[in-house]
Amino acid sequence: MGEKSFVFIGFMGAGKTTIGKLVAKKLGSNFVDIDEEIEKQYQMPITQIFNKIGEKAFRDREKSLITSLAEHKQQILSVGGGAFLQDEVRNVCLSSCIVIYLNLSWESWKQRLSLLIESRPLLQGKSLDEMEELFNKRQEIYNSNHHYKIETDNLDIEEIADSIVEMLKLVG
Ligand SMILES: Nc1ncnc2c1ncn2[C@@H]1O[C@H](COP(=O)(O)OP(=O)(O)OP(=O)(O)O)[C@@H](O)[C@H]1O
Ligand SMILES: O=C(O)C1=C[C@@H](O)[C@@H](O)[C@H](O)C1
Ligand SMILES: [Mg+2]
Repeated sequence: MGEKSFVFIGFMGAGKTTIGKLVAKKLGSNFVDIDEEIEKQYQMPITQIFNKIGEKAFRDREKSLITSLAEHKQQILSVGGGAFLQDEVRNVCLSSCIVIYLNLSWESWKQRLSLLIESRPLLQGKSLDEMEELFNKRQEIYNSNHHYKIETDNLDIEEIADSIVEMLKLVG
């Protein structure tokens, strides 16, 4: 396997944290989830960070963590669903790492909503139509800024992680 780190991107709930962790375990690599790191630093869940400190502070912390970690070698990073909205984050990840986009269809994502709503502040207070609009808007960013795209519909977590590990072995 090459030296570069791998970065998982995709919409909220696509499985970046779950699959990133499992891929790291299978490869014996170090794993960092940027949302979890920020929660540890602030000692509070993301919803509370957004409410008490604000999204801007969260985004600044997200950017500085990712830009400082992206150049480290041979680790797996899962970034938050909004991280690639920031130019500097996209640029450093695309130039220093291998970026893997986890995609799922809107229909599949809707089935997962109940697992997400409580812990994702950007979904709270939105109608399903507004969520779909955000989903479609974000797809454009992920679609234009990745090295590999993985379609996850109808696959379980083990199947997705195994296919990624196989792919990474092939591409080095
Ligand atoms: N392929 C899958 N099949 C079924 N459930 C899944 C799959 N992938 C993830 N999940 C479930 O969906 C939920 C969200 O997954 P996860 O937290 O990994 O998403 P995420 O991409 O990290 O989201 P966020 O951007 O908000 O951090 C979890 O409960 C996880 O178990
Ligand atoms: O898509 C987003 O903007 C977000 C996704 C989550 O991973 C968290 O980073 C936070 O809830 C914001
Ligand atoms: Mg996550």
